[in-house]
Amino acid sequence: MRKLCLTADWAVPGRRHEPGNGVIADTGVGKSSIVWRFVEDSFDPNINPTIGASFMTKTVPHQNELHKFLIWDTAGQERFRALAPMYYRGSTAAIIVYDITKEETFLTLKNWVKELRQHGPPNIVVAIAGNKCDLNDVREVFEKDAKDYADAINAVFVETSAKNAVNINELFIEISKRIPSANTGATYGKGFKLRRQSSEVERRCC
Ligand SMILES: Nc1nc2c(ncn2[C@@H]2O[C@H](COP(=O)(O)OP(=O)(O)OP(=O)(O)O)[C@@H](O)[C@H]2O)c(=O)[nH]1
Repeated sequence: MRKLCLTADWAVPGRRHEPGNGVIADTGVGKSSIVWRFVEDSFDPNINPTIGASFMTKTVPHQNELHKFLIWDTAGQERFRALAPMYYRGSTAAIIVYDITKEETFLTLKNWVKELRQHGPPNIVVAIAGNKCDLNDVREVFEKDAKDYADAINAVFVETSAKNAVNINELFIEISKRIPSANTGATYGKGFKLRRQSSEVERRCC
């Protein structure tokens, strides 16, 4: 199995997760909610902000294979920003999450892509998730713009809703399909292995 690192945009100072603010409201892009939806199939509208990072696993049976995902969910608060490399450096894939209702989260996502390209593992699979697509009425990022950007950098792209369970499983399946078959079953990093997904998935749009 392979280790999958989940990360997302960092805070815009003075707007959300401001260092020293202490209390963080519902302003995150939804990284933890995506992981919870995937691992536990649940959604908590009052979920607490992540402190440092949290780790979760999920094994998904598919056809004759078992796919085990090992997921680091990193904190989006600026004060934890420096920790992110610890998690993405040993990872096979990174999911970068933005909030479709906040354009600044899509802009800072591009900084994460740049950082991953510069400091991440050379063949890291990059996935972009435009979360909260249930809030289409207050959308600030067009799906086409995000898709074009993802295509340009050869990244997986889906719009998700952790709240309504839209495209969450599909996101992880698409990632596992991108893992090179040459590495299928091989040990990686700290000894994790992943058997590659091979099926087609149906994507729902928001
Ligand atoms: N409407 C809607 N709200 C969501 C969705 N996903 C998450 N939220 C809400 O957004 C807020 C932040 O969610 P989190 O999952 O904590 O975000 P995060 O990116 O992990 O935040 P940090 O842990 O601080 O980095 C919470 O109030 C969630 O309930 C979604 O798909 N739709």
